[in-house]
Amino acid sequence: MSLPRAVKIVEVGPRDGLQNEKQQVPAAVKIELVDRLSAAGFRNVESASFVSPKWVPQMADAAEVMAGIARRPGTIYSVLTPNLKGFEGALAAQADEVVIFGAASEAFSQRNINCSIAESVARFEPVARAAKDNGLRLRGSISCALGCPYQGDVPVPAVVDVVQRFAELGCDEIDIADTIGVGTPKRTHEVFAAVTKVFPRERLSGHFHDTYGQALANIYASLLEGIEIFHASVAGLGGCPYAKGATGNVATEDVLYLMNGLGIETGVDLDQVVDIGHFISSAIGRPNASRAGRALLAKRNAAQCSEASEQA
Ligand SMILES: CC(C)(COP(=O)([O-])OP(=O)([O-])OC[C@H]1O[C@@H](n2cnc3c(N)ncnc32)[C@H](O)[C@@H]1OP(=O)([O-])[O-])[C@@H](O)C(=O)NCCC(=O)NCCSC(=O)C[C@@](C)(O)CC(=O)[O-]
Repeated sequence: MSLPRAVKIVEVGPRDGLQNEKQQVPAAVKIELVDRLSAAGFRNVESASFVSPKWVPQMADAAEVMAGIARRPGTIYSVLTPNLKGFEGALAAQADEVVIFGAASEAFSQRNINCSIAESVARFEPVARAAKDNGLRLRGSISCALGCPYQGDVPVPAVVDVVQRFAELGCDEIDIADTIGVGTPKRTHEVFAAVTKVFPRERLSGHFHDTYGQALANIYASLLEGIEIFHASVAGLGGCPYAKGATGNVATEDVLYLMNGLGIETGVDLDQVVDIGHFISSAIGRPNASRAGRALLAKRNAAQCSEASEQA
């Protein structure tokens, strides 16, 4: 299959990237992050989670963040909603898209949302109905689609099964998530080859964490399967609270550099994203995990130094 002409990058840094930070990140920083990302051209920014603050304290200010952002027409602001209580919060906060999140692994489902896969689907049913009734987009995210921190291998049919259940709930988009970044291009190919038989490939996305350094290779393997939606986190922020040792999502800057090199349009300005990566890494006191981001910042600094020395 030939490579797509354009892809959609869903920026998940404000949610997936920050949810695991131990120190509370001020709502003002989260708001500035979301606004700078939408200004850089992202058409979809995953901005917050309406989950139990006992489970994920970092997302407790979801309503404040959603109330503070400057909405750009055409930008989809997504939030996570594990149940109807979360949905009500999302609706009040005027989210454009709600995300139900399950897993292809029973063990991870229990640790992450405290119920079995079957129970989670039953819990998502009223959320899905409410999303449709209120005209909101519905996305389904499937964790551990390429491997699980608790049970290890996750058979491909288990992923297909959850995709089918999410399709029946009416999901507009479904994310195939490599929560702990263990997947390789071979498994990525096997999973997408199977799930595209039961759900339209143009509505499937790849959500890759980069723990084992395979994320860009997995994105390339997904492109070859005709996948056109990818999730990424600016500066590679993140890690999963229920997957010890897992690193953040693939860095957005790295994905943009790859897409630019392949001549695939994203509609996003890489230079602006490099600045945003620097801003958020400095704001939370973490090293910038984007290799492209660090390289481009170093190149800029070197150019500024030589300009300054020429002027001196
Ligand atoms: C699903 C539950 C709520 C079940 O948690 P539970 O304890 O089984 O639920 P509960 O209904 O018994 O509620 C317990 C308490 O939470 C409250 N509560 C209940 N729901 C909400 C809500 N929506 N918003 C605010 N509060 C809520 C509820 O009111 C109650 O409060 P209390 O009476 O004790 O004071 C919990 O397990 C939870 O919130 N889990 C969230 C886990 C999470 O956010 N994980 C990270 C996101 S998933 C992810 O990162 C993976 C992804 C998407 O990126 C893809 C990938 O890479 O794999």
